[in-house]
Amino acid sequence: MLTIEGLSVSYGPVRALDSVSLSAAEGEITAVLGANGAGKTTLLRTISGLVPPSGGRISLAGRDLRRVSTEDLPALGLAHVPEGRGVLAELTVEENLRLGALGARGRATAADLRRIYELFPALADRKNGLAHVLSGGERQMLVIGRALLSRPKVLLLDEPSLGLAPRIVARIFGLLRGLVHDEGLAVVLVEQNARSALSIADHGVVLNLGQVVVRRDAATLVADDDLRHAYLGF
Ligand SMILES: Nc1ncnc2c1ncn2[C@@H]1O[C@H](COP(=O)(O)OP(=O)(O)OP(=O)(O)O)[C@@H](O)[C@H]1O
Repeated sequence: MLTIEGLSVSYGPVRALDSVSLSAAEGEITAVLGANGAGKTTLLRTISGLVPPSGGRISLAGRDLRRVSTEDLPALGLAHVPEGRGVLAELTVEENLRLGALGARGRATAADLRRIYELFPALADRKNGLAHVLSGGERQMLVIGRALLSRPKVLLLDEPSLGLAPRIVARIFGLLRGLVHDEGLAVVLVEQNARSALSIADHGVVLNLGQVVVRRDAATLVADDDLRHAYLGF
């Protein structure tokens, strides 16, 4: 579904990505792991057209994304949930959710919203409340729910577990796994929390200083003590 070949990005003299290749297939989660500064966020921002690459190809269902502007990406089926769980604090939960449909499909229908509330009942309970009162976990559900309202084929998630209690991470990741399975979504999951990410991922890719240093299916990566200790810190 999403294919990246030989992608390179520099910020002035800093080479943030160096000929990175990876793919995300329908119904699968590809975890992109690595330490601070490895290039994970840059990878997602480049896929979304927010950072210009110096070389390489990015294609979505065979279409060259370098020729598509960022604002047209939702309509092509790409949704990006950046790090930081940004919500519009003075809008209600439901108003925030509705924004997710706008760029891609126009207005959200009642059925669209019902689907998100079934997935995240905590949001249904608070749909008319202002978003700024939500807990960190509820905010993460809101930004994922908002992205899902565009009915993406490919979902890019940047550090969704950051700062959340393990119990909440497990709940959100469990929901994500179910969603990918049921709806055939392709997910690129950027995480420093390698253990949690690999518990739901199909594939693991480790970046180090902008280069892919390991690429394995997730179960193999978890089972390999040497790789785990060397690159993943658990
Ligand atoms: N806007 C920028 N200008 C200059 N250098 C940048 C910029 N953004 C990132 N970098 C540098 O590019 C490299 C990759 O950064 P990036 O944020 O992509 O890594 P990361 O793996 O997402 O790290 P983290 O987990 O800390 O967010 C780092 O050396 C970083 O300092």
